[in-house]
Amino acid sequence: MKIVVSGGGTGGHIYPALALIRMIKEKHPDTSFLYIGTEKGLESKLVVREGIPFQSIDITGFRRAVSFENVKTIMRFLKGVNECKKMLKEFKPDVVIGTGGYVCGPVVYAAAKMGIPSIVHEQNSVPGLTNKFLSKYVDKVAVCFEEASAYFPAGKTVLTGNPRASEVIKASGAGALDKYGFASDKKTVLIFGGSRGARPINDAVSDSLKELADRPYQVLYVTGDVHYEKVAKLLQTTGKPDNVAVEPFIHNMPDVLASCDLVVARAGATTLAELTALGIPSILVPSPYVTNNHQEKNARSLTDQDAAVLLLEKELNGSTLIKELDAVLMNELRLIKMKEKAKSLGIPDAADRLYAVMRQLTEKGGRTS
Ligand SMILES: CC(=O)N[C@H]1[C@@H](OP(=O)(O)OP(=O)(O)OC[C@H]2O[C@@H](n3ccc(=O)[nH]c3=O)[C@H](O)[C@@H]2O)O[C@H](CO)[C@@H](O)[C@@H]1O
Repeated sequence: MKIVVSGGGTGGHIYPALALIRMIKEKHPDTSFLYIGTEKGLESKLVVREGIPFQSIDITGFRRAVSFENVKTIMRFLKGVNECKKMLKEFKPDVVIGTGGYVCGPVVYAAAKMGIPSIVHEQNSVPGLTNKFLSKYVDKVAVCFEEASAYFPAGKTVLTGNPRASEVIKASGAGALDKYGFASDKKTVLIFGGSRGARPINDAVSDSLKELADRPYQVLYVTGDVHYEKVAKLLQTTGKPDNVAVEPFIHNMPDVLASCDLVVARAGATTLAELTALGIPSILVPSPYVTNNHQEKNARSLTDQDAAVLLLEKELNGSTLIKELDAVLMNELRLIKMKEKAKSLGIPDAADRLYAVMRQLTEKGGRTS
């Protein structure tokens, strides 16, 4: 099978695409791929590093407010569609999939217009602008939360989950925390703020350091690359408790997650797919700065089921953080129940499910609607 993949902007759109490609390469080695992204986006680095053939188009996103920039965006979109049609004619894919971000717009639209089977993958419980637009033209919309189906044409959606879930469940976690000098008989909480870190979470952790020092649990605290220096400086003056380890970024996240008892994080969709696949209890602090407040809605699909605790950013500070950490980590029964609930919401075979949708479309010889 020949597959065109497109997705860009933040890690949250790219990591699921990469996880899907890795799984297909492993299980169906005769598949060939072309990834279409933008040169400026993170995807140009990540995709090329994986040795996946990559081509780029020049495109920008729409602004929600009326603006002259939007006229330029439409011009770029139309130019992008033409460029994509040429790329698709040359590569001749059996199926095209977009995993979100505005770069998918021209790629998936061009495919649909050429009659090539096409899919969009929506990670969040509330879809972004591009996927909503594309859903009118594609054959299938793969979703990760049942709630997202309501925003798309009836009959097109299929619940597949996020392919990152299939990747993290392979992690054993063995030895992942060794370098932090943690005690093996104590619970460990991992605190991080999405792929880039989050200042409000960092501020709350800084506020709680003194109290954390007395706790019967230990903390792996990830600041985010851009915030690390500031936090490190602060720790030089305040001192760092022995039961707290600080990192700018975690590169082996699946193994680290698999070794932790609790996670405090933003409610990005890919993070949630990882937590539920592994069955990890969490305290979620949704970012209020995202489109349609989608992170809070993502979070609620876990917190409504008692798989996680919701801590709104406006209520987050050093003492509320400590209070919630104590309430979960010092209550073994609650921890076990949250673990079971989280696991029951996970879709560990997401990559297989998504591949099955692709196969179905290609076997039918193309369009289903
Ligand atoms: C601010 C913003 O717009 N965020 C969006 C973005 O989130 P963002 O890009 O932060 O993506 P997610 O939270 O979905 O995923 C973060 C990914 O980074 C990994 N990670 C994180 C920290 C670290 O040190 N190491 C590491 O590997 C996590 O394990 C996870 O795989 O895309 C998501 C998916 O569309 C959306 O739900 C989020 O709302």
